[in-house]
Amino acid sequence: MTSTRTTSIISSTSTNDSTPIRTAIGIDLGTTYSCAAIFKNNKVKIIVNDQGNRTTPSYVAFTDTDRLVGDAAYYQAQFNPRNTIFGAKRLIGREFDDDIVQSDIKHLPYKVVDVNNRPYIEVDACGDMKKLPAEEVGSMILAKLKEAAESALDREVTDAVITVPAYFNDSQRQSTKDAATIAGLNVLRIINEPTAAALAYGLNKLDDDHDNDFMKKRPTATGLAVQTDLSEGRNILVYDLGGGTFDVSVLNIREGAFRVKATDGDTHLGGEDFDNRLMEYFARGFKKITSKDVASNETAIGKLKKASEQAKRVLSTNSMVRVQVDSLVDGVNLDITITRAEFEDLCSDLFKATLDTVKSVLTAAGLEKYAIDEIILVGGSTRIPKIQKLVTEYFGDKNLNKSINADEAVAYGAAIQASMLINDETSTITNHVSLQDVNSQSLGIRVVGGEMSIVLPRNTPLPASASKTYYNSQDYQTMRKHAVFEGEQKLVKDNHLLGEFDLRNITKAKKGEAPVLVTFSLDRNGILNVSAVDQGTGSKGSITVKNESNRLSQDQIKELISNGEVYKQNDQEELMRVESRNDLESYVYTVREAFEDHKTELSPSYRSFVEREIKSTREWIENTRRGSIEEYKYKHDWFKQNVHPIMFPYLTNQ
Ligand SMILES: Nc1ncnc2c1ncn2[C@@H]1O[C@H](COP(=O)(O)OP(=O)(O)OP(=O)(O)O)[C@@H](O)[C@H]1O
Repeated sequence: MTSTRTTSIISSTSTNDSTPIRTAIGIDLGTTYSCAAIFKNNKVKIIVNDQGNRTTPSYVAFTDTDRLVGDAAYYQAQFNPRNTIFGAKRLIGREFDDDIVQSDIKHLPYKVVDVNNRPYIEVDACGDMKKLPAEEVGSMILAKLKEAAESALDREVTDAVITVPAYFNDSQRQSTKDAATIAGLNVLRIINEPTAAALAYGLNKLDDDHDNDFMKKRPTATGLAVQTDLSEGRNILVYDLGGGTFDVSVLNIREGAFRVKATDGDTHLGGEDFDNRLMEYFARGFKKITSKDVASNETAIGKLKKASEQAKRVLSTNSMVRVQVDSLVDGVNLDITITRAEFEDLCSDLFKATLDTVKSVLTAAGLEKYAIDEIILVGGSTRIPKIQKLVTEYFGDKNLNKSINADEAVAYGAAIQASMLINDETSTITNHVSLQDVNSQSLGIRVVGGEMSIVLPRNTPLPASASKTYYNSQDYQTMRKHAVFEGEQKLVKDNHLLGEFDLRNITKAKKGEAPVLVTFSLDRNGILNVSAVDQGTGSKGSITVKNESNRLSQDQIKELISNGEVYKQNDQEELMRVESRNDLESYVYTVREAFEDHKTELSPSYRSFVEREIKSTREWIENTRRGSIEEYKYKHDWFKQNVHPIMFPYLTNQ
């Protein structure tokens, strides 16, 4: 234990730790939707998934036979609520007994269980009961985006920049990194979502100021001239309200240098909370009218969740919405109307809470609200008119910048950062851009009385290092424990423990007379090194904080990587199985078409043979729900050998 008498030195240094690598993508791993992008030739390309969509639902589902990821999982969610996982980002890096996890569990149609005080999701995976950590679910979504990028770019993609909410703590960041490792991705850097959005905004701004369509506005080399217009620097506030998290950052952009001044947020506030409020409202209304309870009925919760999200979206453009759900409970339908004003009333405390964060981030940045030149809205939930109104009014009717596509800006910025880190020669524009972020949570050690002594305050520019001198708290003690925490609370018990180490062989002296210099160094990736040196004996101790306690072990990660390989192989087999079924089906269909057109030209025996074979094969396809690749191939070959020779003259291109 150390005493609180301290002196402090804080310094920030710049490093260039990037390694040249060729292709790297940016990924916004969202609570509800995820998005991937690449920046090449000074242009951003949003990766379109296999369904042709630019964002992918962060959903994973297990059916009797398959594992589904993304759109396929999302579309079947309401019929398979127990085995459809969404919002895993809300669980990642948290402990099971975390209040937030406990309160979320009440709304989730799937089961979350306690495994060594970590929340695992229990699903029936194709007949096999499995417990999945949130990292594994995240890895499945990341692997899906990786695959989409590989098919769009026609090459293997392993390097990525992944974004996290600015207010994510160390354990949530490390767990996100683990999810990427399991997905076979090498994380070049974890960056904060609002910082990524600001990068996108800044480079977007470089192009034609008159063109307001974000996707049409590509940063160009010529656009750099406009950057010099910002030579006095502009203060930008990014208000990022997504599906599950809320972040606010204030940045200064000056001559291509992006400097984050302060950041704050809530890792548990977003669109899903508004959905939950609506769900509760509908459930109450339904119970009042029908006396039927939705609470313990997972299918009903699943249906209500989907209806609530849709209703919320409609209320962003309409003043009223009628919500109808067929057969919600015991065959009884839900039919309720809600107005925009009622919705706003249901969520007003949550909406207003976001302004408190805006105020505190401005204070931390040392800026008056009038000093903000531009307010950028990011995240799907900023489409809610009331949110826009509150923010506009707070800033004295200032216009909000909505030129950045709310759902894609974060991935866009991550792709720019990825391009910067690999020194991509095709993207000259990024050579003129630099980025300096801050640590979002204070870092310190436990001192006498269980108090937190902050060594690196939040919002310190990264990379950074800071030292403080502490003194022995007992007479003649020979060993001192150093417990490292992050968080803003006065007592360490309310903060988050990152790690501990002992310093032995310290100067034997009376209480308060043996100084020890404790140094915290934080790199751009948020990796923290803490060292302590006894000023008398020179004895040293140090740790690199990896926060192992809340993370998966290396063995668990290895096991999940090989599970991922198995899933990938199964997915490929499933694809081949579906393709072989489709091949057979379309072949039989083609033969049938030709047969219908030419059957009168066939001899009676050939006619009845071909007719019988077409009929029986079609029946077999229909009745065989899941034939094997071999079975489909066998049928195909058999048909080809026996029916094809008869039909050959009437088939074209076969
Ligand atoms: N028109 C709309 N009106 C209201 N809410 C909307 C609208 N469009 C999208 N949303 C909400 O935006 C959220 C998704 O936004 P986004 O994709 O930015 O977040 P995310 O990346 O999934 O989450 P996070 O950044 O919090 O991890 C969802 O809750 C969705 O319901």
